[in-house]
Amino acid sequence: MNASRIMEIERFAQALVKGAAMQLYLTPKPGLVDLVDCGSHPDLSLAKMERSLHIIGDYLAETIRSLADGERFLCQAVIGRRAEQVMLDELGTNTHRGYIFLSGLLLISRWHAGSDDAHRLGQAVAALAREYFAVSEEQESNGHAVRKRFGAGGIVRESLAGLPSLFSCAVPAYLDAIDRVGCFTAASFSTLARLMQTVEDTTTLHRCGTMGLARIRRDGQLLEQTIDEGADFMPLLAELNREYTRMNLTMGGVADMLGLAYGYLTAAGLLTGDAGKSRRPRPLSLHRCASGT
Ligand SMILES: CC(C)(COP(=O)(O)OP(=O)(O)OC[C@H]1O[C@@H](n2cnc3c(N)ncnc32)[C@H](O[C@H]2O[C@H](COP(=O)(O)OP(=O)(O)OP(=O)(O)O)[C@@H](O)[C@H]2O)[C@@H]1O)[C@@H](O)C(=O)NCCC(=O)NCCS
Ligand SMILES: Nc1ncnc2[nH]cnc12
Repeated sequence: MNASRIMEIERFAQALVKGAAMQLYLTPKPGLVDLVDCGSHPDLSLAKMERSLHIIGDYLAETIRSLADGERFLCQAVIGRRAEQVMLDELGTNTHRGYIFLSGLLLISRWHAGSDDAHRLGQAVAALAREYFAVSEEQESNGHAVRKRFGAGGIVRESLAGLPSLFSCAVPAYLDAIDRVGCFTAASFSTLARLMQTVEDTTTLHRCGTMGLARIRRDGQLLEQTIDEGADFMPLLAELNREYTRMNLTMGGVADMLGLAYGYLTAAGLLTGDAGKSRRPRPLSLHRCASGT
């Protein structure tokens, strides 16, 4: 097996774990676990989420071994299910179920695509997701219930469409913001704001229905506008966190997509913005970002 190919995919996996950590430590995030509190998740804590990051690291390493051994995709899907079970057994709760699925799918796609090109990665993700959902039976889950009740797409539609919230929304939003404001924190919250307006988050729908989703979209718009005006956006974030916690409102899917964006940007060498000017990924045309980036 080509050693440089293995090193390349290991570097990609490390970036995905780092992406989840960067998302976790971004503070304050409304309704989500961060450095200050656990938002609307009394079953979670920073320590638990950090242990969960190790589970993700071990899971991605096992997936790489399977890829390097030339095993079939279904073997990697089994490894993903096992990681979900390890998370539940060791932590007693759902810390990163979505991220286990999304990061695994992106890693396997990166292996097959052989490049960081957004278009090729998106297509590879969509093809793998089609293969995965063609044979896997819908489990009883919050996402399943919400898809049935509201006709929502959630993680299933997101992955079948090749991760448009990543490639057509979060990545361009981050790169535009870092160009304009040159500040990692403002660019990060700008990306979060854009994802809040775009992701059809089944965790939000499960907790607070369509009103909850509408609320998050509105708040995402307000946050983006506040950042664009150059105003101090920290008081708004703190206030939203208080309100979401009171309402039991959350956005676990948005959190996962932000982590994935940090991971991809890190792996592609685009996180600082400057290096990225000549290497901007071509956005997927599969579906457009809500705010029309
Ligand atoms: C296909 C599966 C991932 C199952 O998906 P399904 O939607 O049926 O099941 P859920 O349990 O609802 O998990 C989906 C998680 O995906 C995240 N998510 C939601 N909406 C989106 C979206 N639009 N785009 C992307 N991602 C999305 C979200 O994960 C985050 O939130 C989690 C906390 O959520 P939840 O459990 O609802 O909240 P709790 O507070 O725990 O619940 P309550 O207390 O309110 O009851 C957190 O984990 C974040 O990660 C959704 O939770 C999967 O089952 C599957 O097939 N996996 C195995 C195979 C695998 O992973 N293979 C690897 C690659 S092949
Ligand atoms: N920061 C976070 N808070 C709550 N749920 C999450 N799922 C993934 N990241 C999360």
